[in-house]
Amino acid sequence: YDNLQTAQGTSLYSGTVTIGTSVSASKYYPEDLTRKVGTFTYANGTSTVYRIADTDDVWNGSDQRVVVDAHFGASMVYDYFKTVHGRNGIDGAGGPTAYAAANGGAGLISSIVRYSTAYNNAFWDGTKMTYGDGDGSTFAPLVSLDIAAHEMTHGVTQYEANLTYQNESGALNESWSDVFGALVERYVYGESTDTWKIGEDCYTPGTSGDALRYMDDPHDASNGGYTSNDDPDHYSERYTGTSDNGGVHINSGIPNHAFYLLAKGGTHHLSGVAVTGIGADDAGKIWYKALADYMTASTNFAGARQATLSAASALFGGSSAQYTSTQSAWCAVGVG
Ligand SMILES: CCC(=O)Oc1c(C)cccc1C(=O)O
Ligand SMILES: [Ca+2]
Ligand SMILES: [Zn+2]
Repeated sequence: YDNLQTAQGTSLYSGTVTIGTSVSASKYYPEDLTRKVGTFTYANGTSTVYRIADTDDVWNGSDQRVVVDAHFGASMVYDYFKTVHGRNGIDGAGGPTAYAAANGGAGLISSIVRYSTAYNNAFWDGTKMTYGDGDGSTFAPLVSLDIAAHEMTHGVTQYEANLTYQNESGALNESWSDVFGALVERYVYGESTDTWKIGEDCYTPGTSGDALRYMDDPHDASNGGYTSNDDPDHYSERYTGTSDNGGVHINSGIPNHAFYLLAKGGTHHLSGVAVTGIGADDAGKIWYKALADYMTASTNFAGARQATLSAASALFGGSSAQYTSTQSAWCAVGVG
């Protein structure tokens, strides 16, 4: 989580807050009443959630860093969707905030850290983001910025297309979360090769340079290819089994790579189809509009192609470079 040092020691929120029925002495809480994001924690390994207070507003305790990271992540994700897409929060109306309100906090979009014990996972549970600390080998705490954005985008998807979390619609659900994970990281830190890696800041802390997934190279050929990280980047290679809800974290490589080619351009190593990049900003606009205006729960890969073409046409015109490159990006990965 050292990629979030900038948030360390800065005032996250200060002042006197009402806790439950009594007003507390002035303390500092990771609760941002402007963005309406707040961060809470489980007591180590228990199921008791509580608010985290600090007396001097310098959040540098070893058990405070995951709080800072999760809170910073949620704040940046809020800013990205508001500033870039004009979306207010996860549900579009500054929420959902019911969880915090029911747990003694003000109405806030909540992140919970320190879930379970050595938990190598992070998830959106329908009302809030939740992060494990990782086991220290496969994962460090899973509060890196692209993972926070991935999880919060599951929330955005739920309020928009609500893509069913299995088979092709589930792989689209996963892919849209990876795409906005990448775009939020790019928004905050600028574009780099890390933009297209997912989870690189917390995956295998003992190994540098690797990641959970790779949008630029789902096959992860960079380390000899066909490893445990080997995901397809062409429709002809799609997984058709039943594990992982029908391969939602596997087949996501196909639309992920389509987005990467649309943004950055390139020639697909298998189909040989060349794509002229349009830049990640326009590609992100097309992907957001497709999710919000054209995709539904049962949308499959062919439907996602059509949705992104409709979005590209509405945004840039049916004979625009953006539309043409959207066509070739899906053609490159064997869809449509
Ligand atoms: C990039 C974030 C991610 O994939 O989180 C998950 C992990 C680490 C395990 C299982 C599911 C997820 C998920 O959010 O899909
Ligand atoms: Ca990344
Ligand atoms: Zn996910």
